[in-house]
Amino acid sequence: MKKIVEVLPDVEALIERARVVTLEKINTAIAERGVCTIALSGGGTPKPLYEAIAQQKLPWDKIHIFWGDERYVPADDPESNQLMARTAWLDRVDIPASNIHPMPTDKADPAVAASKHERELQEFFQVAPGEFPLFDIILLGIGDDGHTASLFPHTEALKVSDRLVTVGNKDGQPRITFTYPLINQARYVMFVVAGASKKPALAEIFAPNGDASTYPSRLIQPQGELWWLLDRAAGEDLRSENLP
Ligand SMILES: O=C1O[C@H](COP(=O)(O)O)[C@@H](O)[C@H](O)[C@H]1O
Repeated sequence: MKKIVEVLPDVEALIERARVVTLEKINTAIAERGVCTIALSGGGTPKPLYEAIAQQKLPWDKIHIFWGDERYVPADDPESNQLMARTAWLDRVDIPASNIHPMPTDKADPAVAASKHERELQEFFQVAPGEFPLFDIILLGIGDDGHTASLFPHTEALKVSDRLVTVGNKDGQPRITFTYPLINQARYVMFVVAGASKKPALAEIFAPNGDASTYPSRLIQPQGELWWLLDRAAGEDLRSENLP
């Protein structure tokens, strides 16, 4: 694994750097394999990144969009990660509808939805049950509690290593989430993190030794490149001994 950590002066610089790196990785994937598979994060931090990417001229028919996690709400709910990405990015560009692969949230049982999405991934990537596909890019954020995707501290989802997609648990509410082994197969994993509220969790995530059940972002150790892009408010304490 190659790990790159950059601390940018402010949120604007963070988003600009994330835009540049994401575009570079999209273009590399398309040049090398003719297609780019990218999984998006949710929450508030990536919204300006998605708005910036929507301004680019890209071969949209060669880009396939997935999500690394989803809140278990209807697709038009303000909490939906899909809705945020559609509003900020996907509804603004000429991407074929068949290139957008949201996580289903319409089943009575979230476990059924997770299995359905897993089958969609297996069919799309042409992998057999038990095999893990390689995403080109997986974008991630972290929560103040150290979670990433919907891998929350001390939840069952952290123990799932034989599935692609599982059910997460945020304070008793179900989520759908990529498992950590699926994320770790990716060619490029990029965390984009802003704000002083993330500082305590980052200190634990970057500590040489620590507990991944308490800080699940520690589980993310991809076979490809691991990027951490941080604004100064989040990353200022990581500038010295913690950086690679
Ligand atoms: O709930 C979630 O939170 C994290 C972090 O979100 P942020 O608003 O603090 O940036 C996000 O990465 C994840 O996809 C989302 O579902």
